[in-house]
Amino acid sequence: MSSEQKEKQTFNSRRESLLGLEKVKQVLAVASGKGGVGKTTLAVNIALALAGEGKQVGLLDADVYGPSVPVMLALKEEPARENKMIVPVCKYGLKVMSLGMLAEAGQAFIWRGPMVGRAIQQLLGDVLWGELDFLVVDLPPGTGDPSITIAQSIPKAKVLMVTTPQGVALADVRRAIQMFRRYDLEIIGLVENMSYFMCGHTSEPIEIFGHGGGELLSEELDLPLLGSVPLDLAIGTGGDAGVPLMAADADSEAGQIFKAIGRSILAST
Ligand SMILES: Nc1ncnc2c1ncn2[C@@H]1O[C@H](COP(=O)(O)OP(=O)(O)OP(=O)(O)O)[C@@H](O)[C@H]1O
Repeated sequence: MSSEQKEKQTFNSRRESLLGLEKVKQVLAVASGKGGVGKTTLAVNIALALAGEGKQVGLLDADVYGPSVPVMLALKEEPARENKMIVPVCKYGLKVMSLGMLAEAGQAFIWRGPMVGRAIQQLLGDVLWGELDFLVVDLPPGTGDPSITIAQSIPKAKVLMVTTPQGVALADVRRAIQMFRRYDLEIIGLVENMSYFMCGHTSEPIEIFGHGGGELLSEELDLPLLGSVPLDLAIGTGGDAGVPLMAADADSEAGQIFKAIGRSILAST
């Protein structure tokens, strides 16, 4: 058996062993080619948008490099345990679990291969997710070991790629997409973040980070562009304050964009 076949066999057996996800209909992994593009911000607001469509939604923060969902949702409590299973914390109608809520979270940045794999498997399999229409997973950025381990471990996952308009970001996104495709994970589409800024003095959007990165990738990789999210003060400050935009003001202009992305996801899953 070739090493590639062996790798795929391990991959498939790992997927089958995650019985804790039996009642989860869809796993939506939010990924990015590099850090800081707003992946967590989008994962949180998209999870809330899906919940706003009447779906039962869980949010799993699997970012081993820096789990930031607890900050974005102002979560301080440790999750309870029930018969050795972890009970996710409920916030804004979402069932939430984060590496940052586990006791060993302070060590997250030194986690390596097998430890990451075990932690992720625990978060996926040992959490009482119950019945969910969607489990939104905030992946670590890039294509390093943790992302591969997670990609291998998540059953039935579909991937949503977050990008920004800059040319330099695109090569990283291409690499990440190749990696997910190698593990047969379906990529449902792209979302471009920080696409433009409305300054209030003119009705013209200002394209601070350039133009067309998302469209270019969408054409090149034959993936739908599911939405373009503006650089918006309320999106940034909402995350910092622990009250994401979709919890604070879902009817705002930016909120309508997240709602539309949520509906596009529903249409394509
Ligand atoms: N559309 C936006 N408008 C305003 N601020 C934003 C927007 N998207 C993200 N931000 C801000 O940019 C910063 C980085 O966002 P975020 O943490 O979501 O990125 P990330 O890609 O998940 O980063 P990491 O690689 O660290 O996981 C945060 O301070 C966030 O509030």
